[in-house]
Amino acid sequence: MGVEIQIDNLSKSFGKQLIWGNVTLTVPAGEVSVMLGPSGTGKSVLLKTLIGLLKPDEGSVVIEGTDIATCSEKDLYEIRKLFGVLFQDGAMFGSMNLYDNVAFPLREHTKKSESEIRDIVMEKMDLVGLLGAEDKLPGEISGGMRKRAGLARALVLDPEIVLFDEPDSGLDPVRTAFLNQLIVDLNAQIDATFLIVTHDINTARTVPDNIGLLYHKHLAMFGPREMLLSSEEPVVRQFLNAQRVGPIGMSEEKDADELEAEKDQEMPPLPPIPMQLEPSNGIPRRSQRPAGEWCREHGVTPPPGSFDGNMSMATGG
Ligand SMILES: Nc1ncnc2c1ncn2[C@@H]1O[C@H](COP(=O)(O)OP(=O)(O)OP(=O)(O)O)[C@@H](O)[C@H]1O
Repeated sequence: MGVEIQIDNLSKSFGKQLIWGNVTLTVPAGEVSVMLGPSGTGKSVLLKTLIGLLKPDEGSVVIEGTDIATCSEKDLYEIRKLFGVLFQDGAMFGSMNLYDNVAFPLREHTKKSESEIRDIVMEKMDLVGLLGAEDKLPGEISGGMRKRAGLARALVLDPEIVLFDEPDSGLDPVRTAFLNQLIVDLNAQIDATFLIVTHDINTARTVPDNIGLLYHKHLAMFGPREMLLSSEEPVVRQFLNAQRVGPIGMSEEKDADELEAEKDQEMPPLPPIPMQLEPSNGIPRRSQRPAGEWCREHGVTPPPGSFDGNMSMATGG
């Protein structure tokens, strides 16, 4: 069913450099959440902090009652078993074939027999569409296949939480669309909590239940997809619509002169909110909310043309 991650007042610095401070959010159990932010705002640092690879300076990360910021190494080891992580490049061992790569966590962390391992590896390879490619070496396959192999490996211990660090980096738009569909289908099947760091605005607009935005050393906003896609907050609006006009400049914040120069420029109207990507079998995910529900419940009028199922670009279909 997935477990929630309660992040409270989290801060992280390296030396004197504050990466982010006062980050508070709950990543809801079983839902798909995306974390966005300009380059260097500490999205990867956040993921590493959530699995205890980095210690925060302040604050807590509570998972099933354990604060991983302060718990013992032994408790951390147990909590980590709840996680599956898809690293940016798939993080495959180059000298092992895909089968052995995917089997690796099972051989390391369980006492399962080789025949049990075989059943699990083949099930996960099937889940990510890689049956038949078990004997290939990571260097012999495309980037998209490597990501899927990394995903199969992230899934072998049946995680309650899956972290994706830029799953779409280096993929062309078609492969990104396939991977996004796979992520949605997987969430429907395994019901785990998904947290995805991405730069891809189309992914952020169509895949998740929730969106967060890290900007200028803090969490600018985190909430349901429709809340952020209908938000007039300048940073959120600029980032989610990939616009130049707004507070975010080439190197983080614009200075006063730059902001003054564009003060009379109108922000373009908010684009329509696209339909959320559905599982390919057409059966809604457990955590999926009906289109427009958040807007209706909060008295927000979505931009004209929102939730039009025919917008093929926006749905990635
Ligand atoms: N172990 C470390 N020691 C010192 N500084 C670090 C360390 N890890 C990350 N940083 C710094 O933290 C900042 C945030 O890095 P991070 O990789 O999390 O950014 P990001 O938002 O994921 O960026 P991108 O979108 O470009 O991948 C960077 O300035 C980076 O140099």
